Amino acid sequence: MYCKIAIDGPAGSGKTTVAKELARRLNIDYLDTGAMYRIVGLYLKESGIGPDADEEEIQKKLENLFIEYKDGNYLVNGKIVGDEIRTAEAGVYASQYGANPAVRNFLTNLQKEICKNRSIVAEGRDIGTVVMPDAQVKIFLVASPEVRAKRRYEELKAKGKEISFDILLNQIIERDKNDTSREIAPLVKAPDAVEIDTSNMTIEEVIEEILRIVKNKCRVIDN
Ligand SMILES: Nc1ncnc2c1ncn2[C@@H]1O[C@H](COP(=O)(O)OP(=O)(O)OP(=O)(O)O)[C@@H](O)[C@H]1O
Ligand SMILES: Nc1ccn([C@@H]2O[C@H](COP(=O)(O)O)[C@@H](O)[C@H]2O)c(=O)n1
Repeated sequence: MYCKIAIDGPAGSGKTTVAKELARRLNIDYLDTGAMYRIVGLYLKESGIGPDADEEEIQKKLENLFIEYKDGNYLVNGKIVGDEIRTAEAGVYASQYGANPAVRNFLTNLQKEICKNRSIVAEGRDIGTVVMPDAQVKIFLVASPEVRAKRRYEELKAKGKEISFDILLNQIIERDKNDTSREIAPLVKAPDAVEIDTSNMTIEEVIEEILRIVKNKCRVIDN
């Protein structure tokens, strides 16, 4: 019996940090679907195709895009991608192109394929609702926009990327609006998801809380 864990939530709520550590402790696979939307957003932007382009045009362009996940790295057409997908701009492109049905169709099919027949922690915006609706554990992480912007600010600063807090806050609010208001696969808490407000919780407290839920729902060993 596989253990499928879906972690959804807005930008900066802690999904990637928590999901990676959970996968490590439970010794199961991990999937960062945001990275895939960032890859596609950058790829289409650099191809000169806009987020509102015809689905057929986008579909045709995506036929030449091969995304793999190997040993903790994403490869695009055989080449490892690095921090270029982690910029604030890449997050904005991901959100803009992520509203296009052709992009969602392409990535959802790929994500469903990856999540099939294995225990996995997958994180994103629509894991519990679309990608893994049968997940035994569904977590919806939230935090105030200010807290999430502050976290992103500290994260980028630690990487030597100075960007104003106000710009980050506006980008987060814009992305939240985009992600929650789009017609296809919006960011929304699945009815059977557990909501955790991480605003005043440490990373360890969030992980412990989720592990308690996982142990109730899945037969897993916590390393
Ligand atoms: N509970 C927490 N307390 C303090 N800092 C946190 C907490 N959770 C995450 N962080 C920090 O906030 C930053 C963003 O976290 P993370 O990338 O996991 O968020 P996310 O939800 O995956 O964001 P995105 O959807 O944009 O990828 C990271 O630097 C992380 O270390
Ligand atoms: N399942 C998903 C995951 C992500 N997105 C879009 O990508 C943007 C970037 O995601 P991060 O987790 O890396 O911040 C995000 O804002 C979404 O617009 C998505 O639509 N579905």
